[in-house]
Amino acid sequence: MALGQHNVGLLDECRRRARMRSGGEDLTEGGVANDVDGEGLGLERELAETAGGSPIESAGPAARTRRLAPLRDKTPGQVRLHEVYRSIQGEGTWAGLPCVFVRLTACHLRCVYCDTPHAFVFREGGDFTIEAIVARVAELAEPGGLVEVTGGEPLLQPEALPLMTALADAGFEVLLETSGSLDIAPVDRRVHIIMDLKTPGSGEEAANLWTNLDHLKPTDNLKFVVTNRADFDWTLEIVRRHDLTARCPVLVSPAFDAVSPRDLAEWILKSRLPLRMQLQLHKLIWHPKARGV
Ligand SMILES: Nc1nc2[nH]cc(C(=O)O)c2c(=O)[nH]1
Ligand code: SF4
Ligand SMILES: [Mg+2]
Repeated sequence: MALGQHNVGLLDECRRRARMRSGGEDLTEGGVANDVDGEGLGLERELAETAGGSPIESAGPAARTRRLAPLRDKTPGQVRLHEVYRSIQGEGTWAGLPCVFVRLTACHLRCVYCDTPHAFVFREGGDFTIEAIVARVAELAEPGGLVEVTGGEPLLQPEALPLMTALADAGFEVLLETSGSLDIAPVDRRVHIIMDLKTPGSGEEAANLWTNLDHLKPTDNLKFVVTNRADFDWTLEIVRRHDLTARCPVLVSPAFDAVSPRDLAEWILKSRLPLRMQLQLHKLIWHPKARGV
């Protein structure tokens, strides 16, 4: 589908809002910004009240409907996009490399430590064709560079699959950040899947789709975010039970400000398992609540 006037307008609107958030710098042009005292915190408060704060299993049908509402009336065949920007990859075995982030709108989960609640609502961005997104990524990324499709939960939108295939066809190294609660089997095998296993402390353990473990490739990453010692013990139990370190790199990170990096480092050393500790690099480089980084 060609890039229509509608999409151009939305892209401009996306840029205008990004400029407003960043005090003049255009995030969609690959800039970075801090939004630590503006809309972000107010939005987080509002979301805590309106978006449903309980796990999906215990969330009633009304909360589920509300969480998927941001995808209502999406243009079929297009991707509802929250933002596109270039930054330093902060997570996974690609951490440290320049990367273009393609963030999709909406998530059906509510992890207690979620750092992207702004993607829970459809208030920024718009619906874009796959061609328009690939063209935008090509403007921002190096040829053959890293592109991460993230969210929210990207796999809520069926168009995320052809989007990733189109990005891989265009020669990019494609990463997918996913919650692990939706089927990863149909994801293009050229894509590196960075999949969470939700710990009990996340509040979303019941959402884990365990059959996903059988679809992980050695080129993927499995990620645990631990909120306390009990989460770490749970992680060890799951890693051992499923022999996960034999499947792909297993990353363990502290929920920001909940577990100290030093404690986690000591726990990993004592475990004698080849777990890869990770700190979210972008939260160390920029303010932990900065957006567009
Ligand atoms: N720099 C940076 N690295 C990231 N890695 C995963 C991210 C995500 O939000 O999924 C992310 C992000 O938001 N920023
Ligand atoms: S799955 Fe990711 S985007 Fe969704 S609530 Fe959890 S941390 Fe946030
Ligand atoms: Mg993030």
